[in-house]
Amino acid sequence: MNASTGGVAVYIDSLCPPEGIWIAGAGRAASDDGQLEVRDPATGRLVTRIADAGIPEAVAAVDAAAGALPQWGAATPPRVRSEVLRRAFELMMEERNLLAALIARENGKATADAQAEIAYAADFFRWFAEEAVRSEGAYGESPAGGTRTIVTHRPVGVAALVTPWNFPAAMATRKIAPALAAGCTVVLKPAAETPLTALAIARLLSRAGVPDGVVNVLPTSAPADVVSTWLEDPRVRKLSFTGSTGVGRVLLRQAADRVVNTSMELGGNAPFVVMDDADVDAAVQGALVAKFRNGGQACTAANRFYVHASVAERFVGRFVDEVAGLRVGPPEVEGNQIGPLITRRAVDDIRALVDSAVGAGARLAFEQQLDPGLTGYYFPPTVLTDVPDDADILQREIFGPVVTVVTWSDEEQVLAWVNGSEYGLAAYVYSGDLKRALRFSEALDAGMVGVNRGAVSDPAAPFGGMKQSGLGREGAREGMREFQEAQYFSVDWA
Ligand SMILES: NC(=O)c1ccc[n+]([C@@H]2O[C@H](COP(=O)([O-])OP(=O)(O)OC[C@H]3O[C@@H](n4cnc5c(N)ncnc54)[C@H](O)[C@@H]3O)[C@@H](O)[C@H]2O)c1
Ligand SMILES: O=C[C@H](O)CS(=O)(=O)O
Repeated sequence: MNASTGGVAVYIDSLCPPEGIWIAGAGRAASDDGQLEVRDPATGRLVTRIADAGIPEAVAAVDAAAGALPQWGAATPPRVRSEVLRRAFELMMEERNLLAALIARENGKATADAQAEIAYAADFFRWFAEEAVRSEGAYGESPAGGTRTIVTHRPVGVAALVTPWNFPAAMATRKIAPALAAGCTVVLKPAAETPLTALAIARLLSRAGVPDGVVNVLPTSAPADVVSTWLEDPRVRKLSFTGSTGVGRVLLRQAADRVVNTSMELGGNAPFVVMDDADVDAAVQGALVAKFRNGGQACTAANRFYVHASVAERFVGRFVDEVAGLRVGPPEVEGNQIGPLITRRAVDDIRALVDSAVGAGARLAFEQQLDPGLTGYYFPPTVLTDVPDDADILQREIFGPVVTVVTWSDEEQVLAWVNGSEYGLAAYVYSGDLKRALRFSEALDAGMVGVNRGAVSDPAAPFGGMKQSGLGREGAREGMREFQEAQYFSVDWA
């Protein structure tokens, strides 16, 4: 690995395999010697160059995963898989500070956010260490009698995992942990912007006792080549994808050719509803978490704030005060809460979205003045009010630190606005009346609803979306089922 940003080389070298591509428990170079550049979004500077995988490496990774499958899947007792995952949890927590520094460097998120991500990511190893030994089946008498039915769940096989850049550790462990718990082996393609964290996790898993070939990681600048090679390979039986709805649609079409089992964690456009009887201070605190975690670059990020007219002035006033106090700057500076966006293009896209909303009649209630010395891909925390309910910004994922506020007074109307989105991932509802909040929440087209809370992510809960936000669930008991297939035996009992 060719690290070029001062002291960062020390922890990259200590955490990541030296060459970059990780196959069968060893780092290797690309067959064409191709290199992928990793850049620091806080400065735009080069962090390092690593091997850039292509089709030969995609095939070699499946060779390794398919070779390791019989031993890991059928011949390793669940208790052993469980203990390896538990050890991975412990190692990840031991390495927490270094791993967080690595995430902050390649992703740009504030160090506190990066540390929270490592704790969350490690928790998937702990949770699925516990689930690995609880793969229950069923035994029953057939309704007509004369037969007994035995149901078991077996590993689906080699799984292709594709992850985004916004949570480079947690999105990887949320897939690797259940896959390994179920007895699958994996080939993982991290986002090109943030490959180092996934490589560090692969190396850590090896230290935890994961046998060679069980986890293989391929950073690449040619995602379509690598992933379609996997989807065309009959040895690959599963695709678990996290990313945008647009790319998800493309991969669903490709997966259809061989009827590959798919799990899709796609985009979101979360509404945040504040009712007239809400505790406004609590709602403001929840809104800060729901909107600004990871600088707004989360699939669960609140995009659309629907605030009852009777509390709108109070809510907006207090929220703007809090937003004005957010500290934006380099992730490694203690106390900074918002880092840069991932790329210059993201900054330009969000600026265009804000300008178009203002052009459509929204009011720019607040925009933070950034330190002119910041050289990376920063976007100022911004609050827009009086946003017309048909504005483009309410229909798209913002994926940045921009708040849009719409006021309402009719519950039926706000429900229609909230559900009038192609997405259905997360939603947030604040009300002083729990029964009312739950009744309203049950009517929402959202896989996850935070009730008087600004966060929904929890390894023990089924994470996932309705409508075009995805298919399947991660975390919880359901997360392991995504990597298993039911098989039943019909036994003659006459
Ligand atoms: N629902 C969830 O759990 C969840 C979690 C995190 C992020 N996301 C979503 O992810 C998006 C942001 O991440 P992103 O910009 O990395 O998304 P993206 O869809 O651009 O990329 C996701 C992954 O797919 C790969 N990819 C891109 N084009 C591909 C192709 N043609 N074939 C195969 N692979 C391809 C990328 O390299 C990356 O690894 C947002 O929409 C966000 O909501 C969803
Ligand atoms: O980007 C969305 C992810 O799923 C992250 S989290 O689960 O909300 O932390």
